[in-house]
Amino acid sequence: MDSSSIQTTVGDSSATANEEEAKFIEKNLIVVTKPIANEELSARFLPTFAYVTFKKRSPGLIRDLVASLQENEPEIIKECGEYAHFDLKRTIWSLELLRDDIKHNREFQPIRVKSPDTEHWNKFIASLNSDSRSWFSAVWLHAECYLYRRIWSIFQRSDTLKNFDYFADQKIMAARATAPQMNAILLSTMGMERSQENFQRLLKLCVWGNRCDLSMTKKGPDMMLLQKLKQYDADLLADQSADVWNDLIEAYDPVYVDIVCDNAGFELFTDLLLGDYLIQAGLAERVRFHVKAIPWFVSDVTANDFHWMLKFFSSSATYPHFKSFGRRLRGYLRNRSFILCDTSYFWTIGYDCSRMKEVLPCLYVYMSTAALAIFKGDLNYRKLLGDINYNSTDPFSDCLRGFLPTSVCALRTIKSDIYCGLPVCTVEWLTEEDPEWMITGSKAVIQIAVKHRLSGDILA
Ligand SMILES: O=P(O)(O)OC[C@@]1(O)O[C@H](CO)[C@@H](O)[C@@H]1O
Repeated sequence: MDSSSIQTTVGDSSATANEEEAKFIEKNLIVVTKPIANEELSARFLPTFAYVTFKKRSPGLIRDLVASLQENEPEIIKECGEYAHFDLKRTIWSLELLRDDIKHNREFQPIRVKSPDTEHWNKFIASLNSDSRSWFSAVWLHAECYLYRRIWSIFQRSDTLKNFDYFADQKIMAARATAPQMNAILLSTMGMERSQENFQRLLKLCVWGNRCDLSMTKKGPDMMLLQKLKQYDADLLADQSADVWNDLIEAYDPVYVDIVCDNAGFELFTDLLLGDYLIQAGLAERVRFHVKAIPWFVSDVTANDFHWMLKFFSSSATYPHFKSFGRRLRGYLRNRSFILCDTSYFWTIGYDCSRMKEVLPCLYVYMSTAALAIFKGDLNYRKLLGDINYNSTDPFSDCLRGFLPTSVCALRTIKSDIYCGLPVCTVEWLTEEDPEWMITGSKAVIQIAVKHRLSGDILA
């Protein structure tokens, strides 16, 4: 177990606010210590990012979402039709009710709006123990996934807004704002030859691309990111990029590489750049991208975001190399060197990856046809680890608890307080320097759990 004392004074410093929080802590059985080793993270533990998330961040996210709906009503009506004016009123009212549910730590309600995953979600909610089925008692991963699914179901209820991506504006603005950085990196990586060194450079570019996510750090990527990769190595707390290379070049043809995407914008650009390199360098015959079926954690990639990105490049009037890059990527989709996988509800449900075999065996089997599955970002890392508070030195492969459809690689900037596979005392030393280091994205890991080719895999 590693000590991190995330500041949890979430309200203002007034005496009343502190009194109210003290009453909330007592009423909701909030524990003033951290979870013990191998216990799941949850907002029931006061000194955790989970507690800050539901006490402050999630109510703030809903408040900001309501404000953006009110501000952008004219544009939304233009996009979704006149009647959206009425649907927006009810949507905003429902979002306020959701915000109130969180603030009062109410029990999770079944999803009532019919969608392809409604039944799976309600089965998931019903499977939770009654003492772990509210915002401040549930496993953090379960509660946070439920939050974004509840938001989506509120929009699903209205005819005019059910196809509206309420995070799209932020994702598009962020992508456009990082065009200069993307262009600089595209120019510096053109025509890179096949080599271990270049592969590792692109893997590191990909992991640092994860620093930009709109639910957390609003900052954009470093303009000189590629030139500074060597400097950034000091912030890589685990670097198994050489092991990833060695595993990939041992793979049998046809080599497929799966990328379980995280954020749109700059991070998706780095994923596409890695995919382009894998194809160009003959390291893979096919790169398959897994994206989200619904708007997720503000900046996660949906299929619409993926297609928007390719169009953003291929239709660029500002950056000539964007055009050729975008055209090449579109060519990959046409000749199936790139596959944009059918969206699976697994990536937007509360189950962690160790349950995939049982709840969605077809996805597990599909991923097992890849030589390597790369999981991008912090949320996917939490999904791999099941939000379990492992000892920071526990081996990454042990923490997957049997999830190994193929070799699994994690490219994660650290934005939450779980870790594994780190050198002894790393977390303690970093926490001594900065108690909040783990929620800044300033450190990262590249880790791999190798699936030995000849090992069989019994789904049962
Ligand atoms: O997956 P990403 O984009 O790297 O990060 C997702 C995230 O922003 O959301 C959660 C906090 O709300 C954390 O898992 C993490 O900080």
